[in-house]
Amino acid sequence: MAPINAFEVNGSKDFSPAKKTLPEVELENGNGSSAKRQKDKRSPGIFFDIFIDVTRDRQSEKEKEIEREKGDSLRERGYSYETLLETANYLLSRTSIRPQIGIICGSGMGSYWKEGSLAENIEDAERFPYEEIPNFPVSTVEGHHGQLVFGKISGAPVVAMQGRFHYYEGYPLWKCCLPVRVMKLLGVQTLIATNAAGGLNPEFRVGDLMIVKDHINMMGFAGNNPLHGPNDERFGPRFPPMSKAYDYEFRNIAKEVAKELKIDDIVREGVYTCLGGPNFETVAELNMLKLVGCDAVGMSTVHEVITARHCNMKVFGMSLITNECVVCYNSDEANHEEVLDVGRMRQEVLRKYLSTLVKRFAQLSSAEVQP
Ligand SMILES: O=P(O)(O)O[C@H]1O[C@H](CO)[C@@H](O)[C@H]1O
Ligand SMILES: Nc1nc2[nH]cnc2c(=O)[nH]1
Repeated sequence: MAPINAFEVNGSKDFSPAKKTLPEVELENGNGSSAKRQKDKRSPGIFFDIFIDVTRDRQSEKEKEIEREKGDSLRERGYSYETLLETANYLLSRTSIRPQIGIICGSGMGSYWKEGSLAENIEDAERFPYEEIPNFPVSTVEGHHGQLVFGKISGAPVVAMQGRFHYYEGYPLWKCCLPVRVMKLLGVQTLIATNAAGGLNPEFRVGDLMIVKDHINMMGFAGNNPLHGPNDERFGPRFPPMSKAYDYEFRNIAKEVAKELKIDDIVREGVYTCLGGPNFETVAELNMLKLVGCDAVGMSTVHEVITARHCNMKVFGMSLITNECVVCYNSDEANHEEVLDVGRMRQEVLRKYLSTLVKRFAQLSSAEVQP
């Protein structure tokens, strides 16, 4: 019996492997159109063609992947300088105010309560709801107004955020801080970031005001940082220092003004920390925060301050202690209503205090630019 040749098919010898009839297959070509090919064509280049088609398929998959990654990176890493410039120019073309100081109104400091709050007492106010501002996120926390207010406080041109963005709302940190970069592009040199916070320091009482001396970036320990991702030098350096985050001179002025207004018995100074929220802390967590040196805990501010310092803004931070973080299991639980109530009760004091601070900070800045 003759030896069977490796290429013998159906009894006939043929050294062309293309002899065997294969079922029709449909291939996507590089442009996405469909091309039917018969595999029994005797073209010696058929495998090469298939190879080219498969390579093209892979290339187009790769291109799609690159496009997808570009989209993801925009979502994850933030808007470009040019995009935020567009937002700033939109606002500048609709208001004649050129703000020098930016204010973020924390819970109970203009975010929730209409009459009497700082943001509701801005002179010559021009209001821009977040929904109308290009590229701006929208406030989702119940009670937040969600608008930018341009105007004057004690004669100084300001822009105030009446409602901020929190990580627990589902926004990445860079998006929570997007308004800070927009403020910078509007010409703002000083940021006043206020918040409602739970008091960890046993000497603090509900209703006290805490000048923020420093912060502990708890979320940053896990790598979550508003500056994560590619760095645009037009905003600031890749590795910004944070050891002088809260301006020393501003803090001293705040202590002086507290004395002048005779509220120094309720004005404290301390270290703030931000957790992701939205739940309030467990007793064990609060004990740990106390142990590492935190005086007050909230769910905001830290990432805003990091963003502001990155683009060389001077920062003043203020916490309203809205609840006592009692570190035992049989005490009352923290709740948002209590936070709002204390904000409402303190709004008059806050308005007076912050208005005076705006005036003094603005005077200091003008003195600094004098030759
Ligand atoms: O930090 P602000 O926005 O002032 O508010 C604080 O109070 C709310 C909880 O009651 C949280 O949003 C927390 O961050
Ligand atoms: N995380 C946190 N945020 C707050 N905001 C107001 N009070 C508190 C608090 O006790 N904990």
